[in-house]
Amino acid sequence: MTVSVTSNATSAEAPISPSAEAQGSISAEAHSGISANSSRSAIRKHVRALRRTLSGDVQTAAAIQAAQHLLTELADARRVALYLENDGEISTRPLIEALWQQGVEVYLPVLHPFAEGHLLFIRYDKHSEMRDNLYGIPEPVMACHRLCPAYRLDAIITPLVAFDDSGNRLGMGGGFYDRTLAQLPDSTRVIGLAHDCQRLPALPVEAWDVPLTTIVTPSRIHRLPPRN
Ligand SMILES: Nc1nc2c(c(=O)[nH]1)N(C=O)[C@@H](CNc1ccc(C(=O)N[C@@H](CCC(=O)O)C(=O)O)cc1)CN2
Ligand SMILES: Nc1ncnc2c1ncn2[C@@H]1O[C@H](COP(=O)(O)OP(=O)(O)OP(=O)(O)O)[C@@H](O)[C@H]1O
Repeated sequence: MTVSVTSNATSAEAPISPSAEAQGSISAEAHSGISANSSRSAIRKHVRALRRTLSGDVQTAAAIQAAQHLLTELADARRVALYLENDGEISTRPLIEALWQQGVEVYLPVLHPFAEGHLLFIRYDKHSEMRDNLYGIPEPVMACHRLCPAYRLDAIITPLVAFDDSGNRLGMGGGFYDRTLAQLPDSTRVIGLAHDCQRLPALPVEAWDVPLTTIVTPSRIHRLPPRN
């Protein structure tokens, strides 16, 4: 089956501009004042503000380009965890639609009701009842029969605030994905998803950070060697 990724906002053949702007990439000056010596909170504030400035057209093109990369990466996956965009993140909507068309099971993160700082993954389809979590992000209403333990997922696409040239990942600060990734078997592929402007040369790293070996941005797929 051939599945194409298109934009709902425009015509079926939405033009994808290869320009730097359409890729959400930016000049080096946009990150001036930020380095591996900056605090994690300063980096979060800076990159979150930057990605929120991306226009609707740039966001639409970014989501389509990222979905095209991810569909090739996820060719054999049957159960995939994604996220619903928040705070200027790349939208996963075109990817979710394409995966649904292919019959792939899509899961979304839900904040664990008792185990603070942990995530559950609940199956998401077009009939899912949704409720905002405490951060205002929509999540499927908890239902035990729709739960998938993280180790049974074929792939987890992680949101992130910033990544660096070594594959280090900085998130929103809750440690939710760090805790999830720390327990995964090798059979679960982990792929970061971000705008090009979320890439920095180097990030400050903590002992609990789990580095990524694949990060998809609209412009390309970044591959890093695994660390042992
Ligand atoms: N789209 C998306 N969904 C996701 C995540 C994510 O990064 N992106 N998460 C990834 O972990 C989890 C939610 N983690 C989050 C952690 C902090 C904030 C946040 O906005 N914090 C506020 C302060 C909130 C408060 O304490 O009241 C802030 O930093 O401004 C949002 C989500 C699960 N779902
Ligand atoms: N594997 C873990 N076990 C226990 N605590 C952890 C683990 N990973 C992270 N934490 C805790 O979570 C808190 C937030 O971590 P950090 O700032 O790295 O989150 P983040 O990577 O920005 O967020 P996220 O992983 O949700 O995207 C830290 O206080 C850290 O001690």
